[in-house]
Amino acid sequence: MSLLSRMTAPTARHDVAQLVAALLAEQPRPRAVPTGPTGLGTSAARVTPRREPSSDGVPELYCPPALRDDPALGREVNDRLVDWAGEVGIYEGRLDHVRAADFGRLMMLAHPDSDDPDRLLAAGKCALAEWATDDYYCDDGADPEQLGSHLGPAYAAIDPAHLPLRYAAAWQKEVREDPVRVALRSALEHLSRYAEPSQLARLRHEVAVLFVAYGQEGSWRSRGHMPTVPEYLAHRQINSFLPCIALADAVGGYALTAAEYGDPRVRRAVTMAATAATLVNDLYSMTKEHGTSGVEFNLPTVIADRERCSPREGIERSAEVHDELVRTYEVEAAALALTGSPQLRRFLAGVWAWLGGNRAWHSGSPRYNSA
Ligand SMILES: CC(C)=CCC/C(C)=C(\C)COP(=O)(O)OP(=O)(O)O
Repeated sequence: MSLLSRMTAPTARHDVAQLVAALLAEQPRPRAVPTGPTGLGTSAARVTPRREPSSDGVPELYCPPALRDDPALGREVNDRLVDWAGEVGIYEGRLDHVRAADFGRLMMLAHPDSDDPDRLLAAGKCALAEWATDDYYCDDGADPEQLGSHLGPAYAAIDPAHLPLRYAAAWQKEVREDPVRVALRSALEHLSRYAEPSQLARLRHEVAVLFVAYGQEGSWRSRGHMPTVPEYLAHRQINSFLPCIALADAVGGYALTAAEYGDPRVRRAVTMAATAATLVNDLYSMTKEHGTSGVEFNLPTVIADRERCSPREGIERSAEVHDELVRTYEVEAAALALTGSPQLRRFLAGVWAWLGGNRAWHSGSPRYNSA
């Protein structure tokens, strides 16, 4: 059986990933990740074996580096993003923290195949609005009892509720009364300048899933429930950066078809990458979450609790989980790139680039590194 016919096999699993790895080792090896037409290469994507933890206590992770660093572009996106946050009213009184967190830099690092500040800004608005949903409705201090009541209207802000005429104006007024809803709606409006309807539908789907996960976390929080490790990992796939990663093509100025995005093999690879990116958040945000009241949800804490190990061991095991996900993505994305469209190749490269930019941002952002 040829390599190509094996590549069209049904949904990949771990054993298939191993088979692909073995096959690729025998073949002239394709690039570790597919290269986009803008020259995103893998030469910069060298990964290094695990080393001693850095000063922030996060172990060396198997992850590409950021594929570009353009501080001026990041600053421009960040300045415009903070202005927008002020306009829509999110993080009132806390905009200095938002500026310092530097989400504009995250967009610049994570989307190296676009140097258009307005496209990066559109993606940044979506990310910040999704973050605000979490910060306002879910995180420390929020009332879990109100979570569902908040998330329904928040979703309706991005997938408009079409009410009978006599109620429509009143509903619009209600949407405008909550800054998170205003932010979500405004962000989607901006993105629609660049995204095709299918890409917007994709984003709405990913955000709906994210909100389901917010509800799940709220349920854990209100019951004081510590999830099992698999339960937590399945949760982190849906409470993840996938809504951000899903914009790789819209930001890059091309469109992956719904059929390829929805291909179970693509879905598997991309969701594993999204989980890995979010575990990076877990590792870097532990310190920030440590001061919060109630149950802490991050993989090291869950592992330490459920597997009865030390906090340091929880961190090490989390890093291993992260690395396995990234390695699996790397192998499966390389295989998928052999048979997919040029858009899929570029998208998979974009996801890889997102991983590198995400890690670089987390390691430097004051959101996770303040004294
Ligand atoms: C930008 C985006 C899609 C965010 C949604 C999910 C989310 C808030 C994270 C993946 C970050 O997780 P966490 O709740 O731990 O966030 P912080 O550590 O508070 O930044």
